Amino acid sequence: MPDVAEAPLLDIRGLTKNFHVASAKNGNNVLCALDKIDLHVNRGETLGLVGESGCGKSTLARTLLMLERPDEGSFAFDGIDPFTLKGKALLAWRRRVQMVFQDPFASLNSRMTAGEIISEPWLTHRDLYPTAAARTARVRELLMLVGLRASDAGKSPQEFSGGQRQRIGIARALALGPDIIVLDEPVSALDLSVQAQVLNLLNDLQQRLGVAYIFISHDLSVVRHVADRVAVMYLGRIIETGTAEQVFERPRHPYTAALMSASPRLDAVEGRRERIVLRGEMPSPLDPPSGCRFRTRCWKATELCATTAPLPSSPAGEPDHLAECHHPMELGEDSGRLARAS
Ligand SMILES: Nc1ncnc2c1ncn2[C@@H]1O[C@H](COP(=O)(O)OP(=O)(O)OP(=O)(O)O)[C@@H](O)[C@H]1O
Repeated sequence: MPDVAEAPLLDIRGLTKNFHVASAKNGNNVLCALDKIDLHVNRGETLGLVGESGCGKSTLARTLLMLERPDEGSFAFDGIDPFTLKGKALLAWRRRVQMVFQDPFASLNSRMTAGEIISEPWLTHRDLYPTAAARTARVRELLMLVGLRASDAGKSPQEFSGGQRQRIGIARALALGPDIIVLDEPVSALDLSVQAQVLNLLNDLQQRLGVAYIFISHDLSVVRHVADRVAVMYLGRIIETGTAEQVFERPRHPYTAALMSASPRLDAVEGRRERIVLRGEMPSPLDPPSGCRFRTRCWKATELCATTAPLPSSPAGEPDHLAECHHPMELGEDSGRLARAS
């Protein structure tokens, strides 16, 4: 387990990303995809990032990879804001953050061999493995590290199964020796049995290499299996964070409680959570509700929730278990005793 006393590897402060869109809602054409996000990732840990489609998970990932420029706020990686870097320092920084995409069929170039795919990042970072012999040797090592054969280097992606392709994607992400990998739904395109193998591989690589992961997934049972800490996102905001145990066992935000209750595999294990059915869809980020963003779907909402945005707060004894809610779930509070939201 990482030493939580040391400074975080990634420290996100007030990160905001707006998109200007053609279609206006209520006269507004500024879509706030990330709204003052505060979040951190420790060295060597897995942060699970969960939330409904459209809540801003991919925008956060893209911003961390510097594919989007934030409008406000910043993030520091080992104390350095990468947007202040230029030239060689920026190139060196780019090695440290890598990404694995959801679809191993679409994300690998079918005209390249596995070896070419894995070694492609070295075309930009030439100093890492300057000779052809060094590159060939490292490709073979990386293939074996992800559980493939060294001789697979000459094969094209079509010759591999989905799980094997995702292993190639992981090897490519490891090629530059990153400190953190953003995994965007890395197993959701795979069969269940293959999912388990890839998750075990990721876990094994983390133990061996000390790499941190941001693991984006809508599948809570998968997140529970892999995450040390969890961040729950709703309409551009992180509404709850804590250790996986805190967030899964003692969710404080009603939205988190609803998400957890809707996870059938968790219900099967625990056999007691009543499903909370949320009313309606997530509102448009072009026209977010006043006050608490979740209030239009929340069965606990009061007038206060409509007028005042809640600040993060934590329960006694759990200072790092933060939730933005005026009326957080109490310990032992059971959705069965609550007014149903549907
Ligand atoms: N380039 C863009 N231009 C305009 N709007 C965008 C752009 N990218 C994302 N959005 C909007 O920002 C919001 C957040 O999108 P994002 O893709 O980050 O969500 P997500 O949680 O990753 O969803 P999914 O799980 O479906 O990928 C959505 O309302 C989306 O329509």
